[in-house]
Amino acid sequence: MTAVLESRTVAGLVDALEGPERGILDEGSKREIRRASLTAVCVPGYQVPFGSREMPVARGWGSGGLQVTLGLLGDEDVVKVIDQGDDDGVNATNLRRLIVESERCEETQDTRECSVVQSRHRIPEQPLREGQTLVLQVPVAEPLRGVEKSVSECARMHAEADYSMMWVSLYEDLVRNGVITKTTGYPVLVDDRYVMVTTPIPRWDVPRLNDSPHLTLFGAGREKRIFAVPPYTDVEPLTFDDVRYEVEGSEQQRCVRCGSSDTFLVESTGGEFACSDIEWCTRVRDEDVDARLHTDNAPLRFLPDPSARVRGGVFTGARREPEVRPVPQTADGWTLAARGVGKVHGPGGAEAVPGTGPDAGTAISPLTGAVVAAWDVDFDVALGEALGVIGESGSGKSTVLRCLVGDERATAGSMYLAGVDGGTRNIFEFDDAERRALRIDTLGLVHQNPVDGLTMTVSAGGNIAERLTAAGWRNYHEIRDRAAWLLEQVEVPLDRMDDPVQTFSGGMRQRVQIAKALATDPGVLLLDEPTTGLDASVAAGVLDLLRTLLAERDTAAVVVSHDFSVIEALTDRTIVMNVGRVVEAGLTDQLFQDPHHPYTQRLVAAARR
Ligand SMILES: Nc1ncnc2c1ncn2[C@@H]1O[C@H](COP(=O)(O)OP(=O)(O)OP(=O)(O)O)[C@@H](O)[C@H]1O
Repeated sequence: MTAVLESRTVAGLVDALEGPERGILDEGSKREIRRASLTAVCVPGYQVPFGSREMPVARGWGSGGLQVTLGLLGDEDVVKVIDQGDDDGVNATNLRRLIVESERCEETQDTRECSVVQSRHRIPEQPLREGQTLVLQVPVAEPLRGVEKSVSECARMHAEADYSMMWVSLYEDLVRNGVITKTTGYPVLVDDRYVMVTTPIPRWDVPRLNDSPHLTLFGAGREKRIFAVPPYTDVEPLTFDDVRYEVEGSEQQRCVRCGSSDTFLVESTGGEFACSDIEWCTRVRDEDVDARLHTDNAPLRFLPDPSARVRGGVFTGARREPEVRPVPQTADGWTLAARGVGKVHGPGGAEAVPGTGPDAGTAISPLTGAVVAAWDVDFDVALGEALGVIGESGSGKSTVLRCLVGDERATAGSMYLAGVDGGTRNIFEFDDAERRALRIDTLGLVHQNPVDGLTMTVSAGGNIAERLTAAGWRNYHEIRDRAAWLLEQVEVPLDRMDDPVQTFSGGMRQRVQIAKALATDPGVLLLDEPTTGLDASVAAGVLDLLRTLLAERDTAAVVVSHDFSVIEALTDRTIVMNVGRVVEAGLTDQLFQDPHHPYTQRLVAAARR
């Protein structure tokens, strides 16, 4: 940070806040851009919104980069503009003329002499130094756009550093192609915090952003975002620990014009290669370069090594059995405890409760009109125990489960997990981010409908990878080995491991969902109608599987179902819910043999039919 504050460029930005008015951007807009740029410098990689202006340039000319450059330039600045590595192309010439005429600043084509470089496709081959600023024009600023369409969900993912879907897209790419095929806009992790996109620069240039002495500012005109890599900041291309980052090129290629083998080369129509940076190429021929400095900065150690690549195709590796984590339990003998859980939909909260419940025969409050979906629900579940929650449709059982999972905020009551601060903290008081973290590490959830628990366009292995990468796994082969082991456990053939789950049958999808829920070996498993909607024979198979898995583990499980045969097959104890209340509780086999409450008797009779 000290280096950032000492950088002349950043100091220049601060001074420029007070600069005189001139040019095609009004002073208000310039101030806006300078403020956004300074914020971006303070939070590396974070996309700072700014009030973008219409620019007198055609679409695709990079109005975002242009605005940043115009907002940045002061009296002393010397600007260089490159497009496709060329200072003399039509775009570069016109943009430079626009900038110079607007800001009345000096221009140059020599990277060594400029203070600001505006560029679109390249970082100059001439290593940039302290005090220089590189402005990159950005077509699409949001790195998560390819994996998540919702803008608010992207914002949440950045806020919580939840980049598992990005990792899944890299995983799927490797499975399909054996390499990460992303060429331009490669995602990087900035300052160990935000994932950022790197604009249309080639992968060759990405390592140049890491720990660089210059400031890089990225301007996205359409999305109205500015983000920054301040001097001496860590910029790490995303890749798995056991998968090398690769740049384009090969050790054999040389520039046909200047002979360089340590520059980014593009292929000409004749099949020959030439430097894409015309300035550098010309200076090499004129012997006007510091060749040693350039070679030291060139990303040669990232050149492809086919022998070090991962293997694509059908899985042939090992099955990685998880290290079984002991399931925590309190001295009172529970792993999960729910105390007085209540949920009221509508006005009144607890005041809506009188006049509702089984005796009143309604969940609708006569006082406020609210729906009392569940009230005063109490239970605990021990290590290795499975608790059943049974009731007809509308009895409130799913509501209780949704409150435990965090999909709904409970109106009343509390929830405790032995594995979280020894069971002393009320989980209902956790914020959304903390609750989501629990769902990765501590709670495994199986929805009635696999569509709710799986990403249907992603492979079976990729769905498991999503949970594992969310839990911090970063080794491609370990993820694959673990996914293979889990899929074998749930009897999904490994030759289907890399197929999208949308091509699977209902029973297979449910098995993948179970494997995904078990991926991080959670201490608590929550199952919501796990066999409803499946054909009888398929449901029997899934039930058998769940029975075996629960018997093998110390997991504490809650199984919600309207079907006594499911509850009987899977659980040790059961609570019976009717109109939002628990009407009976006991050992499952005793309840089944000798139900006391008339409502339970009806449920048992239905199961025996
Ligand atoms: N968002 C909501 N707004 C109003 N009422 C709701 C809402 N969600 C659930 N309810 C009501 O709460 C009661 C309990 O619903 P819940 O889904 O928990 O029942 P259930 O026993 O799980 O039934 P099912 O098996 O059909 O899902 C029902 O009367 C339901 O209509």
